[in-house]
Amino acid sequence: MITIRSSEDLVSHLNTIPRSSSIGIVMTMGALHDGHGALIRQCASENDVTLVTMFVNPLQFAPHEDFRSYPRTPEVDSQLCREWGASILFAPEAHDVYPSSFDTHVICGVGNADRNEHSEGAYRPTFFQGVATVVAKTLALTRADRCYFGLKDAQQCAVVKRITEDLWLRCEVVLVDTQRESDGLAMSSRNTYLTESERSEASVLWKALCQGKKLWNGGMRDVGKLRDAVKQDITRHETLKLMYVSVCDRWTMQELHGHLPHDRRAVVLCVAAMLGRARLIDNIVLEQ
Ligand SMILES: Nc1ncnc2c1ncn2[C@@H]1O[C@H](COP(=O)(O)OP(=O)(O)OP(=O)(O)O)[C@@H](O)[C@H]1O
Ligand SMILES: CC(C)(CO)[C@@H](O)C(=O)[O-]
Ligand code: BAL
Repeated sequence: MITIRSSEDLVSHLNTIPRSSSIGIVMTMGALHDGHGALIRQCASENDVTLVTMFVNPLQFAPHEDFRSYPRTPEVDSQLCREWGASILFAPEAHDVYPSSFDTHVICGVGNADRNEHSEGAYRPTFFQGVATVVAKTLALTRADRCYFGLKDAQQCAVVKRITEDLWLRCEVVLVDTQRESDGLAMSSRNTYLTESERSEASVLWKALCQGKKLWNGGMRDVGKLRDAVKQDITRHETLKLMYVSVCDRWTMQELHGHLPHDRRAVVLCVAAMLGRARLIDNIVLEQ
């Protein structure tokens, strides 16, 4: 595995790779865990070259968020990337990604808070714009054939799929199942913020989502009732501060209302809550 720290060096290196080789990319913010491992391993098994990026993207953090304290473990990450089969680790500096002349932002309607008040966009005002911008410019630079994203960030997946199509980025988006701890908690770099007692409560979100799916499978199509049932399961636990429960279209992120027809497809149930210092998100697909 080669580690590259500048966009210029990355382009020079990519130019040495034969055109017939397929390039897969996994974008991360570092502090790697087995969730990232699943993406990198799958990428390595499906492509000739596996490029992992590691960059805590300032553009997607609002001023009140945890950009400064976000966990950074570069040495361990580098070792893990090697073990999981990465060929290139690209860890650029912020001034390379966003030089002082930088003046272009990608705004995707899917992530628009007006479309869904129960979404990441509504709670994290700069999040989707920051993600869309860094993903678009990274795909433009690397010209990867496939990019791998985790379904834990379901709304991010919807935005990435939309921008790759709309901007003709010519990259296949591969979505990978959420990797979980044994009690169901979705793996996340921010789980390291949890204290021991918070950690023992953290699987409540996944349990509430499973309960929601059970109701859906049992025929419940009244979205208001479904949302309320999931809300109740979470708010019974006082340590969890619920931010939203959303039942929305998987790909447009439009919030759904009323009574859904039984043949309604592409429905996802998403939740977000604070637990101590950690902002946890999770989701379950109700209908593919
Ligand atoms: N548990 C998981 N299972 C599968 N993919 C995951 C998981 N956690 C993160 N990913 C994916 O890894 C990629 C990089 O995510 P990122 O570096 O933000 O990690 P993270 O654990 O989601 O961090 P955090 O949630 O604390 O921001 C994204 O595509 C994300 O969806
Ligand atoms: C896709 C991403 C690497 C963009 O900064 C980030 O949002 C993440 O880690 O999911
Ligand atoms: N996992 C998505 C990146 C973020 O929370 O900023």
